[in-house]
Amino acid sequence: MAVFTEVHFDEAAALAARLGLGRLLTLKPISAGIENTNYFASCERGEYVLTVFERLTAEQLPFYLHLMKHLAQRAVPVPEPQADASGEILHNLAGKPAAIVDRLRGGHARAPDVDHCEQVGAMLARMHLAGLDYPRHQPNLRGLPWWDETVPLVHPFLSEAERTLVDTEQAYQHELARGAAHARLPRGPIHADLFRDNVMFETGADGRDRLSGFFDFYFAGVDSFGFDIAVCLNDWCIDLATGRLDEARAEGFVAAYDAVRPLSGDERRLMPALLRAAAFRFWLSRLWDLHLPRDAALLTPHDPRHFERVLRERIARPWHPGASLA
Ligand SMILES: Nc1ncnc2c1ncn2[C@@H]1O[C@H](COP(=O)(O)OP(=O)(O)OP(=O)(O)O)[C@@H](O)[C@H]1O
Ligand SMILES: N[C@@H](CCO)C(=O)O
Repeated sequence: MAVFTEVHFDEAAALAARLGLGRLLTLKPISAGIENTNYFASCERGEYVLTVFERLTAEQLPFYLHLMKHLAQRAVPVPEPQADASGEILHNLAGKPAAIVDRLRGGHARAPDVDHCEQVGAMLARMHLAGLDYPRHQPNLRGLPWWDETVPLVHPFLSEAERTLVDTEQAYQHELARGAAHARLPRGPIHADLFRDNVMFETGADGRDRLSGFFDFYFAGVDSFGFDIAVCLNDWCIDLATGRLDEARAEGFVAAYDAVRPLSGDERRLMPALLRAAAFRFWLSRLWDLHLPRDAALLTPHDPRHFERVLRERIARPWHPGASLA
């Protein structure tokens, strides 16, 4: 269970009251997630999620919280941060930064089909467009400079084959980042971690799942939209056992995205390299979490070998959107 910081009921109740959410009825730790401490907070006025931020600082957090507010105000379904009487949305609990946001309804699509992928693709494009006039700036903090810092930290724990792959991919990604096509990629605020467990779907009376929201924006940053698409393709549109892209889901995702925000030629051409970048990013962070863990009451790190497999797959079988339809 990822509770790094124990929050006392009375402390949470005082915050809920200050935010005008009424009496706190129940406070339940959330076991999923590996980044922050999360609780479901049931209040007289509704259902919320209380997050205590473990790594992000009070300087970094306004970017994420105001981005969520910005998107919510533009009808992108994301949890809206709750403000106190002075309009402040960043709070303090147990000496750490904290926020209370709306709880989204629904559950995760653990085995997504083409329809789920199309809905996520279309909403991702809407989110990218809605973020274009977001005035705050923060880079993707898990981008190339972070990869460069992290590679030497995980190196001692790697086998020779893993080390070779890490080094080759790091060099390849540097070369990519130096290119003119990469510099031309459309950019803006991206989610950067929009996995299956960061999207909610509600099942309607007709049995169809409808997207009810994106959440967990705490890796968001300004980066290329193509990278965000690649992160999604690598999670939503793959066979989890082998890491292989499922072309029907991947094509459905990209076509639905493209219908809302048409992809540029560079985005299409660079997609194989962006898919590699997205696989590399999560392989590295999982290696880092596994070998250099923080204290937690109980924490199950994600398996890094999954993204090593995904990366090897993307290198062996480059995929361009539209190629399988031609
Ligand atoms: N706003 C929300 N509405 C509904 N459920 C939420 C919300 N925020 C978090 N949850 C639930 O809590 C779980 C853990 O949250 P989250 O994924 O944000 O964890 P984390 O540790 O902050 O991040 P990560 O996924 O990066 O490890 C989610 O899988 C989801 O079930
Ligand atoms: N989505 C990440 C978890 C941290 O955001 C992963 O699966 O490695």
